[in-house]
Formats: sequence, C-alpha cells, structure tokens
Amino acid sequence: MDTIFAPATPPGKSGVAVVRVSGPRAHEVVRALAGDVPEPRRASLRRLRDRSGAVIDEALVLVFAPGGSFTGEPSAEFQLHGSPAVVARMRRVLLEEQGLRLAEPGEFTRRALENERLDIAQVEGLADLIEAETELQRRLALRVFSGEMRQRVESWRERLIRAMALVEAVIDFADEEVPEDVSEEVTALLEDVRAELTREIEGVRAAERLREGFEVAILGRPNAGKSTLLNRLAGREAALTSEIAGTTRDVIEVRIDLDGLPVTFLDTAGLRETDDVVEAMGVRRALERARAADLRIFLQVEDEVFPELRPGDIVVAAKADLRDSREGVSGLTGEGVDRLLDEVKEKLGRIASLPVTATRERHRQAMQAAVAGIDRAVEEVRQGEARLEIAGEELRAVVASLSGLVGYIDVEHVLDEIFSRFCLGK
Ligand SMILES: Nc1nc2c(c(=O)[nH]1)N(C=O)[C@@H](CNc1ccc(C(=O)N[C@@H](CCC(=O)O)C(=O)O)cc1)CN2
Ligand SMILES: Nc1nc2c(ncn2[C@@H]2O[C@H](COP(=O)(O)OP(=O)(O)OP(=O)(O)O)[C@@H](O)[C@H]2O)c(=O)[nH]1
Ligand SMILES: [K+]
Repeated sequence: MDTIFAPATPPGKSGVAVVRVSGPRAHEVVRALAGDVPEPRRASLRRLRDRSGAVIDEALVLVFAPGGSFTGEPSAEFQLHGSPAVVARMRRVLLEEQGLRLAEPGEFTRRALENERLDIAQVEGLADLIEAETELQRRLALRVFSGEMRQRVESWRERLIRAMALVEAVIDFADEEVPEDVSEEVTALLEDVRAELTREIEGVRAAERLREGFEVAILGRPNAGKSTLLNRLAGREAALTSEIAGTTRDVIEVRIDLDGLPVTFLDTAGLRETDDVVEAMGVRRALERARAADLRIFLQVEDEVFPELRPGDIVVAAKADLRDSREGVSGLTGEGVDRLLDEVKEKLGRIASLPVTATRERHRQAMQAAVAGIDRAVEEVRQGEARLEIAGEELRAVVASLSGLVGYIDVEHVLDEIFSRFCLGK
C-alpha cells in the first residue's frame, strides 16, 4: 500500500494550510521531518526540516495511530503556515525526498471505506456535505453521513431475515409440526418493510432537489416585469430590462439561498404568439424550462388566464405599485416581494421537510428493486406452501439489494462516480 499525501486545504494564501499523509510510512515521514513522532492525536509544534537540514516551516504536527484515524491507516497532518511557497516546498520534500505519492481526489475517503470506517452511503453523504452550500443541504448531508442509512437497512434486514426464517421453517419441516400458517406473519413483516421503502422512494425526488437546488420559473406576458422581479430577487442586474416587449429571449438563472433552501430562479421570455423567430424560440424554451421547474410564479398583468397553470403554482398580480389596491408584487419598488418569497419558501419547504435518508437515484433503484422483490415474494406466499422456496429466494435477493446500499464491496462504479467530483485531500 502506497503512502499518499495531499494538501487538505484549498490552494492560495490562507492562515493555515493542512497537508495530510496516510499509509504505512506516515509516521516514519513525520520522524524524518520533525525529528520525532509526537504522541498520537496531540497537536505538537515542531520545526520541519528537509534532508539538508534546512527549515521548511514551523508547524503543528498531528499523528494518528492506525486504529484511530480517518482512513484507518497510520496517518499524519502537517498544519503549516498557509503560504503557497511553504506548501510547494513541502510537496517537493514529500515527493522527492520521502518518495510519497500525491493522492488522487477522494483517495483518503476511499481508504476509509476500504478499512470499513465509512460505508458507501456515508461516503455519498460526505461528498454532499463538502458540496453543501445552504443550511438544509448541510443538514441532509450530515444525516446521511452519520450512518442513518445503515441503521435503516439493518432494521429492514432483520425483518426480512425473520420472514425468511419463517418461510424456511415451513420448507424444512414440511412433514413435521410447524406453526401451521406462517403466511400471515410473513406478509405482515413484508408489508411493513415495503411501506417504509415506499416512503423513502417518495422522498428521493425531494432530496435530489435539495442537493441540486429547486427551480422556480417566473412566467408571464411580455413586459409583465419578470426580469425586473428577478433582478430584485438577485439584488443585482442579472437580466436586461426594458420597456420593449420581448426583451428576454434566453433563460436567465439566478441562484439564491432562501433560508437554507437552494433555489434557482429562472427568468424567461414573455409568453405570447410572435412572428419573430428568435423570440419564438425563447418562448418555446421558456415553456420547456417551466414544465421541468418545481414551482412557477405567474406574473399577472390584467386578468389573463394561464393555460400552463398547474396546481401549486403561484399567480400574483404584477406591478403592485401601479394598482390602487397595492395588491401583488412590484419588482420596481420591492412591494410584496417578502410575501412572495414566504410563499415560495412555504411551498418548497414542504417538499424539503420529508425525513428521508434516500437521496440518490442509486438508492431509489435499489429500493424500487426491493419493493418489486417483496411484492413477488408476497405473491408466492399467497400461492401456498409449494411456492415458499421461491418466496425465500426472492427475499434473499431483496436483502442483497438493500445491503448494497451500504456495502463495502462491489462499489467500484459508485465510487468512480462520486470520486470523479471529489476534492483533492479528502
Ligand atoms: N485537522 C483535521 N480536521 C478534521 C478532519 C481531519 O482529518 N483533520 N476530518 C477528516 O475528515 C474531519 C474529522 N473527522 C475525523 C474522523 C475520524 C477520525 C478518527 O480518528 N477516527 C477513529 C477514532 C475515533 C475516535 O477516537 O473517536 C476511528 O474512526 O476509528 C478523525 C477525524 C473534520 N475535521
Ligand atoms: N411600475 C412598474 N413598472 C415595472 C415593474 N416591473 C417592471 N416594470 C417596467 O415594465 C417594463 C418591462 O419590464 P421587464 O422586467 O423588462 O419585463 P419582462 O416581463 O421581463 O419583459 P420581457 O422580457 O420583454 O418579456 C420596464 O419598463 C420596467 O421598468 C413594476 O413592478 N412596477
Ligand atoms: K421588457
């Protein structure tokens, strides 16, 4: 096993820069640079020297014993002054004098996985945690990272294995006395697990939205004030506005942290019939994006109706400042904007608050497969004793599919996907 290293802090100037080392030679390298190996887990100030005896930096050195490190290997950290020159010097010494290899993105985490410090769902959670930009993203990622998926899988497994044991008891003791009808208990156990899986599956979409961001499209006639409203929400001139109808042609996106909800507002071309080819393309694109959006805000100028309206959409009167009633929203003055945002938060928050642990398409597929397997098993049990053997096999496959959610083995393709986007030094 190679001993690897990588800066764990981003490049550039900073107060402190951390260089991480992990692998069998980690402590030996610390001794070579620091003169001794400090007591594990105790940050110790040392003067680091290269082979010629020249000082590299005065740094805190932190070593971890194999049983007590993030990776599960002997490891160490050099907490250096955050200077690009110091980090560069350190890098050369570790590469050229100590013969270490620069870690690939995510390689420390991969080793933690291989040493069973983390399961694959936790690795996914960790990836999301590092990517998290809003409060709700942070909370969701932390829940996944904390190992909640493994607890749930364990609880499903227990019940499935109990169901399998009941089924197998009937098969094994076919001519003897066994609890005569197990089908009721088996079915009850399976229905229970099935209901929980279904809830998880329903939550995946919400979790995906939370990870990737919600899309809220602003729609309405030309000149309704869509771009002006977007600019108000963005707090900057993200979109061109003018009194000329048909100003916006392409979709303009503005990403906002709405009290923890990651939201991308979309400004789109005004909806109307038009002979202008380019504007017509814009209208088509607006409708496409609006269809895929999680929520749509229709800015209403008069009392026009919107054929695209879906249940849950928001219709709000435009240019409130020009109305006697002052109802609606004004991008120009900001009137009604807070009220509108509260409504958006309320609607998206409802989607986001589901207590899920399944957050990815991979999870959805495994759970969907499990539900299908449970359905087949229930059907076999219903057919009577002759079919119990098949039911047992179905359940074994269900357990395998769910175990894969938190597996340590056979996870290469999952890892490749995750680590392709991982930070160096993680
Ligand atoms: N300086 C520094 N800060 C850091 C990290 C780090 O590696 N270095 N982390 C890295 O990502 C996170 C902390 N994560 C860690 C996770 C596990 C262990 C660890 O030693 N685990 C052992 C022992 C646990 C214990 O004694 O309680 C284990 O799991 O066996 C250390 C750090 C966040 N902050
Ligand atoms: N009084 C008032 N004028 C507004 C308001 N919002 C926009 N306007 C004006 O209405 C005109 C059109 O505004 P835009 O924001 O460009 O409208 P739009 O809906 O994006 O227009 P298109 O991109 O052409 O579809 C501009 O002259 C704006 O200054 C508002 O809330 N109150
Ligand atoms: K306009």
